[in-house]
Amino acid sequence: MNKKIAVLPGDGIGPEVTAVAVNALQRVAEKFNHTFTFEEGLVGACAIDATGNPFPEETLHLCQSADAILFGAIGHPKYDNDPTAPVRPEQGLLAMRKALGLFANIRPVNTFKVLADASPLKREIVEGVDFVVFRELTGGSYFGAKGRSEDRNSAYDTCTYTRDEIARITELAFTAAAKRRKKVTLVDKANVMETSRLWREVVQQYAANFPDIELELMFVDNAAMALIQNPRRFDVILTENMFGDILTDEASVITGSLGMLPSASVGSKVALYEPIHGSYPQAAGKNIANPMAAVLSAATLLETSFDLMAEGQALRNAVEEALNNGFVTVDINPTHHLGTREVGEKICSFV
Ligand SMILES: NC(=O)c1ccc[n+]([C@@H]2O[C@H](COP(=O)([O-])OP(=O)(O)OC[C@H]3O[C@@H](n4cnc5c(N)ncnc54)[C@H](O)[C@@H]3O)[C@@H](O)[C@H]2O)c1
Ligand SMILES: CC(C)[C@H](C(=O)O)[C@@H](O)C(=O)O
Ligand SMILES: [Mg+2]
Repeated sequence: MNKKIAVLPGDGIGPEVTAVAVNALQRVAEKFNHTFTFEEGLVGACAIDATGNPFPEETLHLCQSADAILFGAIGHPKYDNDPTAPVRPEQGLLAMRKALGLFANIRPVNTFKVLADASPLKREIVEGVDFVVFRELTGGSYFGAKGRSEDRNSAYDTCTYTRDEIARITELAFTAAAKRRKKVTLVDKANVMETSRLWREVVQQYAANFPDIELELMFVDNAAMALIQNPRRFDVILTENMFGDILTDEASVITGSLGMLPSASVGSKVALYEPIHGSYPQAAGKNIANPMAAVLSAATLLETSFDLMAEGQALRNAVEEALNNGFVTVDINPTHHLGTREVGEKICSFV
């Protein structure tokens, strides 16, 4: 198989973890006789430095011409610490998601057996956790009207959703649930927010056509607690943009590290694969970041965009073998650990 993969390393640890994922994909290509061509593009703070634009036109064209996109992370403290900066790296990520129509961010949360003690939660709580979050990615308060009053003393971020925006991700979530344990939990704040009440209306209507799938309705504050108290109760979580963002960082604690959680951002055209973590600037250039979320995102790319199931599984098995042998970064094992590159080499050797 011949495929072109757009690689957008971004900022901070993005280039380090993405390099590991690219090496792993190259190793898979060698082993299974495929040709993957990698072409790099700029997004985030590095794109602002080079062009003034966090998501340059050239990067958009690269993404549109690719068969799949592998993304690292964006963000830099010089913007995080300056709320008045007129252009921000995160605008690049949001513009990219919007321009590519990536309306669903799929974030699986599974525990690896050997990592049960890496979580601060008790082993009996985290063992066997297996759920997936369908996070809406191009709507809500991220994209609604925002701004300041003329005197700049008040600010607003408007949360808007349309029926269509809710319906298309609902369909994906129910399709996934049908192949899993047949349960969808809609997480919202319908006791307060009108947008959440629209979500309930649309999702309940949709669910009526699928009587074999259980629909559970849960307020987000309760869900934040339930995720930690009894995460095994969840199968598919369906939720809006910001709730999904927050709940999945929380969920990463179940798996042992934020550096373990991959994701797929999908729409109707080319899909993008990204770890859920950020640019972790404190670790940039130190060869300490966990590359596994990036590698697992690459495995998802193989399976989802190229339908290469055996190849994806080979990569997943390689990650598991590295974990089982204790070849992990410091976030997983503070006493016995390897660097980002070294963990990457071990993973490649197990493919
Ligand atoms: N998708 C993205 O590109 C994305 C996602 C989240 C945050 N950000 C940006 O990243 C910057 C830093 O944000 P933050 O510190 O809140 O979030 P972060 O995800 O970068 O880091 C939070 C913490 O998670 C841990 N962590 C994250 N990735 C890890 C990895 N690969 N290996 C080991 N540990 C890891 C570290 O303890 C770190 O302090 C900000 O500019 C933010 O806007 C970008
Ligand atoms: C950096 C930020 C805009 C982004 C988000 O909130 O979507 C990040 O937290 C993520 O989870 O990908
Ligand atoms: Mg996030």
